[in-house]
Amino acid sequence: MSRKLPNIIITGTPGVGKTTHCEMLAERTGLKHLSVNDVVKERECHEGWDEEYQSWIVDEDKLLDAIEEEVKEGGCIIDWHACDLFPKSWIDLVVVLRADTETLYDRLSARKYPEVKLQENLDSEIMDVLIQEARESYDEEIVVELQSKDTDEMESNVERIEAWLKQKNGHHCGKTRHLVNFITGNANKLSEVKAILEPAIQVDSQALDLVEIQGSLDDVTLDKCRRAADLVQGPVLVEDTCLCFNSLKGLPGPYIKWFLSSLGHEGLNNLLAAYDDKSAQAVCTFAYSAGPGHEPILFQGITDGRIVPARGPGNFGWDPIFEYEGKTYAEMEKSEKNKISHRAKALAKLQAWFAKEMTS
Ligand SMILES: O=c1nc[nH]c2c1ncn2[C@H]1C[C@H](O)[C@@H](COP(=O)(O)OP(=O)(O)OP(=O)(O)O)O1
Ligand SMILES: [Mg+2]
Repeated sequence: MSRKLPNIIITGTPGVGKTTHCEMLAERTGLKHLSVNDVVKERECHEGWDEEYQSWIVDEDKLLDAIEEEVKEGGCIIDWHACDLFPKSWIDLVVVLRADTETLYDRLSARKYPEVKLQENLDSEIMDVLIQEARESYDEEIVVELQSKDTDEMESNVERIEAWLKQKNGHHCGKTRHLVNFITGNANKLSEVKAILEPAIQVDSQALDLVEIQGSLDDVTLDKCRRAADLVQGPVLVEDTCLCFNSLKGLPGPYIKWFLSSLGHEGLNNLLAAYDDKSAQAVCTFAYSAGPGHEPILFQGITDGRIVPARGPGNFGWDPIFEYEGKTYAEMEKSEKNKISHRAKALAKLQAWFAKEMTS
């Protein structure tokens, strides 16, 4: 491939925030924002105006001819609500933005979309049309799905795409981005790890139920990592999470999973009834091994908080009883938790280590 800079498609149902993302990204990276909407209008790549849909009927051949030269030079951020028309060889990363239907409804009605068009777009989002189109049209490892509900999420998405660009530029062409095989049986963990690492690091995953030994935090994780590497006969990433009550000298610690399933949120609170000090530490330890026989490397993150009676949605472990600066993890937006959590801090260390590995 002759282009020096990569090409990125930012796609998604109308209203998900493509243009805002593209503009922010273009401003920060110097890459060129290629709005297909504008190209279609200005270079007349259409077969006329559709009254019912209030939009141009795009002539795809004309469109591709119109942008071919620019895109082949590289460094384009293509902004369009379809992606399957662009040749695979042009594209290095496909970002599919997602938003929930309420958010989309609000944004599209503010744009005064005709009723048919509005409904069709909501349906398309619900049916995952664009993410499927992206996965069918490009190699799976270059397709990334990102949530785009509010400015915080947009901000963090742009940062993540920037991180991907940096590591892409940091080494010679052809070498792909890092890939980790995250071994976990916990879907919530996996979605947080993906949300924090992708697209700069691609996260694959296998669910293995690994026996966890008793011992110190580090020993549990090291042992889990060695056995996972032996089992899959390749590089692996594993993680173990502890919740340590300071009044109980660090217990339940690595045993939190069993304490939680036997005692529940209320029981965990009761354990601290005899103590004034309700403070606790959430500790996340990742271990990465390059394969069987390679000594694992540890990355640890700690967030200090307090154990409180449950508040907020209860879909992830002890999130409702762990309070940090006035809010429980469960009460926070995902993007908020992913900035300050024990897991985010551990992953920041892992990212720094991977980045150094890449350039050395
Ligand atoms: O951010 C978190 N917020 C709330 N709860 C959490 C969090 N992270 C882990 N947890 C829960 C899951 C499990 O009840 C225990 C850790 O046990 P832990 O062995 O690390 O997790 P797991 O067995 O579910 O998954 P894995 O297959 O990766 O070992 O704390
Ligand atoms: Mg486990």
